[in-house]
Amino acid sequence: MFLVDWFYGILVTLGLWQKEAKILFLGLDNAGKTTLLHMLKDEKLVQHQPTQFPTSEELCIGKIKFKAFDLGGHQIARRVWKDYYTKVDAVIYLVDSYDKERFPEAKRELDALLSDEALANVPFLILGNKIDIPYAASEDELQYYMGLTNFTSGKGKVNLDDSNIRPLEVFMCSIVRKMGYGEGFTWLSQYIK
Ligand SMILES: Nc1nc2c(ncn2[C@@H]2O[C@H](COP(=O)(O)OP(=O)(O)OP(=O)(O)O)[C@@H](O)[C@H]2O)c(=O)[nH]1
Ligand SMILES: [Mg+2]
Repeated sequence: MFLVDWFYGILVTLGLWQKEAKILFLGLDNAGKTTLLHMLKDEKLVQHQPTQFPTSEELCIGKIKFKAFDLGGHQIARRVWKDYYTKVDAVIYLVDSYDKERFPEAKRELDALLSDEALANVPFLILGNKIDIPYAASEDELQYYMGLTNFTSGKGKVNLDDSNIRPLEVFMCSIVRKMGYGEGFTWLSQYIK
């Protein structure tokens, strides 16, 4: 089964097919944003050059727009996506779970996003990518280093009426092995109204 079919399937099942939604892919450079976008697009795994300029890429499935921006030192990109995300429905934040040296940087960027008023209450799916690499961080470790240990909202279905809670969860994945992010998307899709 193709991921794209599977992904369409999720969207249809959840009644999201005709919904207009903007989903942002954010994360430091090298986290895997471009790889994931292309995987969703045509289930192709290709080796990507680091994304240069422009610092954003877009993919549309149905009426849902996926847009990726690179964080981490890219001041221009930051300005661009700040303009863009005035009406964002969800954020997918990718972290390279093998690159532990950059966890503090990844945390700083994530904290900035989480405390940004423009993104208040926007659901966050945090993907700990590259778990196929030996010694990549575990989910517990990633949650700890990202400062999320007591801030995740739960992987089960949460009552959407309880609007004081920002949906936020961590899912570990390997994009190259096509593992883990499906569960993440399924979790996230319940929060896209
Ligand atoms: N081992 C492993 N490598 C991965 C995985 N996902 C992506 N990569 C590799 O990580 C590198 C960076 O991936 P990109 O998709 O280019 O990352 P990006 O977030 O778009 O990075 P920039 O465009 O530089 O901001 C590439 O060499 C990918 O092949 C994964 O699940 N496992
Ligand atoms: Mg890229």
